[in-house]
Amino acid sequence: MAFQAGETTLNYINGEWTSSVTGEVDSSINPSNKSEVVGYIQRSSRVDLDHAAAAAKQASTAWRKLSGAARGEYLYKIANALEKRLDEVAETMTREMGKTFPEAKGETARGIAILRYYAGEGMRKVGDVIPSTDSEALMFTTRVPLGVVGVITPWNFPVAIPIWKIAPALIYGNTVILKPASETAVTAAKLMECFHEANLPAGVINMVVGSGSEIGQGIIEHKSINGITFTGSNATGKRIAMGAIARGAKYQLEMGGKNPVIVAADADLDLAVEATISGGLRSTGQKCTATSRVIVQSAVYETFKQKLVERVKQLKVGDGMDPQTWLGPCASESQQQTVLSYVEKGISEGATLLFGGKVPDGTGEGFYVEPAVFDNVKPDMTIAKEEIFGPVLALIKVDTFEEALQTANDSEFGLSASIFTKNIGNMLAFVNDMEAGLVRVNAESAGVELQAPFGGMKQSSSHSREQGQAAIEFFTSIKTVFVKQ
Ligand SMILES: NC(=O)C1=CN([C@@H]2O[C@H](COP(=O)(O)OP(=O)(O)OC[C@H]3O[C@@H](n4cnc5c(N)ncnc54)[C@H](OP(=O)(O)O)[C@@H]3O)[C@@H](O)[C@H]2O)C=CC1
Ligand SMILES: O=C(O)CCC(=O)C(=O)O
Repeated sequence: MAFQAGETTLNYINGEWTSSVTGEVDSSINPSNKSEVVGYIQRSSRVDLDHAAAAAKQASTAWRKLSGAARGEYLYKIANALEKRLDEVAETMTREMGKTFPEAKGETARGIAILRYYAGEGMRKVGDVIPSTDSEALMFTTRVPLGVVGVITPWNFPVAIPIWKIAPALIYGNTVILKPASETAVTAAKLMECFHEANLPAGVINMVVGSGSEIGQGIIEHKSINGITFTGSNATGKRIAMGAIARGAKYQLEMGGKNPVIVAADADLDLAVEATISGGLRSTGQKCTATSRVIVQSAVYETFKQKLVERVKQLKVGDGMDPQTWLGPCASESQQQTVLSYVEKGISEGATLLFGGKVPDGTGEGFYVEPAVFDNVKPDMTIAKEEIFGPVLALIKVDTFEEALQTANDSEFGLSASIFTKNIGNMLAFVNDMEAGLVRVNAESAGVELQAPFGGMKQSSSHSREQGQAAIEFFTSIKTVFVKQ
């Protein structure tokens, strides 16, 4: 089926496509061309959420009693359904949030791989036998699902992030209510169609579309929802943590980053330039793992800077569906305005704008910003401290490797970090001392592998990890069993 502009998408509750009880819809627009309505989305209320929560709770008993292998079979079916619709889902994503079509296809393929990975997880061990001090007893651990899990997701990875939360939630026996970002709710509906095609038992997966303050907040407060997993801003993450603690629900948060790349004096500069561009500017810088602080040793600073700016000047900004485009628009007008205001702030605090940072000429209908490179950035400037979530690179000059590492760690965030060096001592010091959940040597800061744990230190996460086998820690509770005849 091809992408169709302007269709109305519905909630998915108890195995059925359902209009909100409010009877109201919002439009979701194309950030490359704001006059194109990608689709109409439900403006749901707490009553819709109550229906979804009741369905998820009702479905939970039978779902948890299925074998892991049987639950895995459903995940394989969802993966196959998504594979059949890969182009349609990816095109919807590009039109709805702006990332280029090849990136959207890559993300959708990643979603399929995640589903298949977790399908296999249904056959793997969930516990350990632990020797009891009583020689006649058997003591072991097993794991039980949380029950109903609320999944609150952002717009920057509208397929991969919902899947990397929903797939482990389901395989470990939970039922799910997804509240997707409003910005990308049409793409989420396309994803839900694949779940529907896989014929999951009614109520196992539900989607309620609506605002963060109504449906998101409703999930935080809902007594039937036992766990909440979230990716998004720090402000919303903290609100979720406080709400969940208040009613004893389990929560998991993946939030912002201010990710550094260190370019050491002995780095392969061409490699470092390409990785800085890819890590910092792909998806228009809208990744929590995006490179935003570029910390360069003075010995190679001028050469690196020149090479970087030359390459950034070549990047073509445009509609993500145009094969010539390297960099799509910001996902929304408010993201575009945020990026422009950070550029202004950088200039007013004394950094030098070497290139970009403006709305390109002739792009009035889209939320475009030229990729920006700042020189003379000091670590205490706002553009070196706050997450911008846009195509802005801040160059910071340091003399020594030790100063580079200290500067890299001078952040309230600690999600990902990368280094370019050939010196094994520098590599090991970086691996040991860098305060980040993901450290990458001679590779860009973005690019998470689905089979490995992912999460941040400091204010970047709730100190938990998602993806890979680490996901079991959030989506289950350990039960210690002692058996004696
Ligand atoms: N770590 C990451 O990957 C991401 C980080 N961000 C950061 O956050 C900034 C702002 O982006 P924004 O989209 O506003 O991020 P939000 O944190 O507001 O949105 C993320 C999700 O939370 C929902 N939400 C919003 N308010 C509440 C609430 N009160 N209770 C529960 N859920 C809520 C949103 O719903 P709705 O869409 O309906 O508002 C969305 O589904 C970005 O500029 C970026 O810095 C943003 C996205 C991803
Ligand atoms: O770098 C990646 O692949 C993942 C990024 C991510 O998790 C995010 O932006 O939310």
